[in-house]
Amino acid sequence: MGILVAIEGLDGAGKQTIVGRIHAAAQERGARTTTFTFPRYGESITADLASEALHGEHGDLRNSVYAMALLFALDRAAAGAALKAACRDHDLVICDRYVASNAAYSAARLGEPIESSGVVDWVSDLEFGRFRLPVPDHQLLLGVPPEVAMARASGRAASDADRPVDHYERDGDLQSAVYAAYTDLASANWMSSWSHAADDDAVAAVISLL
Ligand SMILES: Nc1ncnc2c1ncn2[C@@H]1O[C@H](COP(=O)(O)OP(=O)(O)OP(=O)(O)O)[C@@H](O)[C@H]1O
Ligand SMILES: Cc1cn([C@H]2C[C@H](O)[C@@H](COP(=O)(O)O)O2)c(=O)[nH]c1=O
Repeated sequence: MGILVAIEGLDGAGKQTIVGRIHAAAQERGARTTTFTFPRYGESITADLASEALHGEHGDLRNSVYAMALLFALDRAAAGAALKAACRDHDLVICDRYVASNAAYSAARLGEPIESSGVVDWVSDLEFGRFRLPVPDHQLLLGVPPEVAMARASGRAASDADRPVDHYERDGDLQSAVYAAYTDLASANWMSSWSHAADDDAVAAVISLL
């Protein structure tokens, strides 16, 4: 059974970039490695609905923290069998966002402290309990603060017309609250062990698990 690692962090932090580097470094060491990216845009109707809501469609859907979290959770639930099969067939499975994204963004949106958050418990009961998604062996918080991540997201939007900033990405207060929520999840080693690192240290932290 391979190791399941979730890479977490803010919008624009560089998760996709670091996942690519970890994937390449693991393959270089001969590890059978694969990646999943959540939300699964273009593959999952619930993921697409969530994205459309974050870009202004579907009325007041995005105002509901629980409705948005449910869409993201249903997307992951539909990928559960593939995820479990990937863990059986590989040494390392890397997820670009996973269940902790739902915990961090939902708690931040509701202003709930992580240690007493009802929505964080609801997310873990729903996704790990009811949907039986595998608990990651390790979770990495990409240590890129809100002002840097927001600048990267804006830069990407300026150069890529297909990636305009969404409702969450343009909200600086939300990004700060999400980063604080992630930091608390990592400090508490929520659901499994966490590391909090950036750049080469983030790559090394995951590769050291092999
Ligand atoms: N270490 C870095 N230094 C500077 N720019 C970076 C770095 N890593 C990524 N970027 C740039 O920042 C932007 C966002 O990176 P990336 O798409 O990897 O982030 P992400 O966390 O996956 O974003 P999202 O969650 O919004 O999909 C891209 O334009 C990317 O080229
Ligand atoms: C998977 C997932 C995502 N979110 C949030 C995080 C982002 O702001 C948006 C879209 O994700 P992307 O990586 O920028 O494409 O949705 C969330 O709240 N819960 C989740 O499970």
